[in-house]
Amino acid sequence: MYDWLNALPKAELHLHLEGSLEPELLFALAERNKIALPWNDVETLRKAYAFNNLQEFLDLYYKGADVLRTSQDFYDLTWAYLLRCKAQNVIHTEPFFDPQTHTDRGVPFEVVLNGIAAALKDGEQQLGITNGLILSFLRHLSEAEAEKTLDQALPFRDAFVAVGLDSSEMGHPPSKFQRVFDRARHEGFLTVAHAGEEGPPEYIWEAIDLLKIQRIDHGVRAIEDERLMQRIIDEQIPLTVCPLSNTKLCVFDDMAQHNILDMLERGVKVTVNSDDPAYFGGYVTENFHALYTSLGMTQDQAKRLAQNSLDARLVKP
Ligand SMILES: Nc1ncnc2[nH]cnc12
Ligand SMILES: [Zn+2]
Repeated sequence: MYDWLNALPKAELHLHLEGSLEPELLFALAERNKIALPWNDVETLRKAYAFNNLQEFLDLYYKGADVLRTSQDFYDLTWAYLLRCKAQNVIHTEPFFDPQTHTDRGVPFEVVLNGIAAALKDGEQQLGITNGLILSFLRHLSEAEAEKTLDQALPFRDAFVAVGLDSSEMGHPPSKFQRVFDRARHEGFLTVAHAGEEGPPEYIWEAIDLLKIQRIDHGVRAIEDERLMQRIIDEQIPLTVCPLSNTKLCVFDDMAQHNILDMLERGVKVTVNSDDPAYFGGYVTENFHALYTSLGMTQDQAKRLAQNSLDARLVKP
């Protein structure tokens, strides 16, 4: 089944480039940039990848991102991810990057963007993988800081298709970012937002009604609110679900409890994605495969999930 799932043509719509930083590359970049790491070796670092919640993961994720300093580093990170896409027949990807994770430690916006954009262009030309880059605001920071990030992005507007919202969800509702999302839309960007990963269904309502999103990232807690379920089914609002992430971050205790196939059968436009594959134990195919081994996903269901990912692209072919 693994090989069959791997061969299925699919799109990845929820992937943080910083979360695709494998420990081996992290150590190589630390050496290249002469950065001392708090872990002795790759194995020790990998052992630290045990999380009780989103915040514990984010604390390590931001630490890991500190080895990314030059455009070449961002190129290498993005290229390594695109090679994984090629190996798993991901024919289109819409990755996130978090500019504030880098600008706040002194790496200029254009250094980050130039490396990522160059790799995405090579990925399209050399690997045939199409893409749409999403600039994500960190929601634990202020809206004023997100406004500043949007200002930095405007001179490079052609490099992005959308803005997004990620990082610590609880206590940072979408409504906190209504004005900056309004401005981003007026500037011609589409919008997406993480909502209902750890946060309540109310945050999903806000993402839809206030941020006017095209897709919900995660959204698994929608199932707690029947009226919300009807809305996302009626309007076919896609959810970019990340099964391995959800179990690693204890959103579900066990993959056998995951609700993605229940949502699929109720008519929700759910898709399968890897979120932060270097930290959560696998790329897209591993996520599909986990649904097969733990939930008994059929080939027909896998085909519908893959088709949903192609249908839910922001960048149409
Ligand atoms: N799963 C996730 N949720 C929120 N912010 C993130 N940043 C990287 N991965 C994330
Ligand atoms: Zn995410």
